[in-house]
Amino acid sequence: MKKIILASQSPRRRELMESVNINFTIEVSDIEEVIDESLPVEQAIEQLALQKASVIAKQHKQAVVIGADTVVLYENQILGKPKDLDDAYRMLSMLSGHTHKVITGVAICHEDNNELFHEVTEVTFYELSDDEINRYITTARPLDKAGSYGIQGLGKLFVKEMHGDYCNVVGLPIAQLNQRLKKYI
Ligand SMILES: Cc1cn([C@H]2C[C@H](O)[C@@H](COP(=O)(O)OP(=O)(O)OP(=O)(O)O)O2)c(=O)[nH]c1=O
Repeated sequence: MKKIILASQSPRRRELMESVNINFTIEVSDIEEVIDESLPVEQAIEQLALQKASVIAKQHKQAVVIGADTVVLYENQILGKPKDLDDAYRMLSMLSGHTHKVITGVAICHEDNNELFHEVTEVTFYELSDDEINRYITTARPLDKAGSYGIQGLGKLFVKEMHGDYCNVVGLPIAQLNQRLKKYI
């Protein structure tokens, strides 16, 4: 059985992996997350996931290393984590009453092979009032989340409809990842 390393500081990714009984350890790679805007968005996100995983993979040659990156895509605008609460307000106002995509790119690095993939989930928000948005950004924790909301917390109240994998919105498409991990174990 190969050693699996999750190259992530995200508590959500850790919880998702633990919840399906994958045995793994965590090593955080502190890369600067810069999206390559010359690439199609799915590919750019996969590349970020690869950067996160490959730093750790170089230090652990035998291990299977997983990196991931999640963004929200709304009308060709890529929304990562907000800079501050004003930015969070701006993002949530933009998403209010509309449908956006949540894309998670994942990289699996093993020996000299890199497997890259992504998953897309479509989320439609109810119309949100200014009050609702303000209450959310002051009581929930929007700053460490792509698009400024967490579907696993109070952000679930915004969701009118969702198509696709819920876990992907939380930060890791765990079912697809599990399928792909089978060949390494
Ligand atoms: C949309 C959405 C995102 N998120 C989170 C998942 C990710 O942790 C975060 C997006 O930031 P990422 O840059 O993908 O990940 P991270 O910085 O938290 O962790 P690392 O780079 O070390 O792996 O947003 C939620 O928790 N719930 C949601 O509903």
